[in-house]
Amino acid sequence: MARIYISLGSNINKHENLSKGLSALRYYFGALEHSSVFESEAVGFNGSNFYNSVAGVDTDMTLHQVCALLKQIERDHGRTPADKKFSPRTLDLDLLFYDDVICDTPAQLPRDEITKNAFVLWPLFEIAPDFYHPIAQATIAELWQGYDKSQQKLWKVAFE
Ligand SMILES: Nc1ncnc2c1ncn2[C@@H]1O[C@H](COP(=O)(O)OP(=O)(O)OP(=O)(O)O)[C@@H](O)[C@H]1O
Ligand SMILES: Nc1nc2c(c(=O)[nH]1)N=C(CO)CN2
Repeated sequence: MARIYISLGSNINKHENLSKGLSALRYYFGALEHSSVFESEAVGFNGSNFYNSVAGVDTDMTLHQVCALLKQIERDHGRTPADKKFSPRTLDLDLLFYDDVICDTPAQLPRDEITKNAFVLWPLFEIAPDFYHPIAQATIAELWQGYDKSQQKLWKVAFE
């Protein structure tokens, strides 16, 4: 059994797509924990605001299976391989951690966005404050405490 954390993001029909993304994760992985939903401005490009959340679950799937499944769910929700990195997106699912695995393929783990983006770190902190980041060698609570919160503005939204 591996503990995994997945970040969800959407800035096209963001309420509907984030909700459908959480439902799809529940369908494939079973009951999961998830953070509040946060809204923030698009980081890195000019575009509509995003909704972001982080989900955590225990799974028997291998790392390859999880990566393939996340891509399939993205495709099921209108993502196309041609979407550029900094562009609007219906649903983005990124694996943040697969236990304490450190690797570059099939996914970069732990994902480096964890320590860079408040829209990942704050929701992760909500559900996994004691999870240990094997590269930063600190817990998520320690990373969030040390994060410069003036960098990005985000706020919780009423959801469900
Ligand atoms: N931790 C990860 N989670 C998901 N995909 C990853 C990860 N690490 C590498 N990838 C790979 O990188 C490819 C590009 O993904 P990446 O997530 O960097 O770009 P993107 O989906 O366009 O933008 P975003 O940064 O919003 O996810 C993915 O298709 C996947 O194969
Ligand atoms: N606020 C916010 N900005 C972004 C996001 C995101 O999920 N939230 N994802 C991006 C592409 O990975 C680029 N910019």
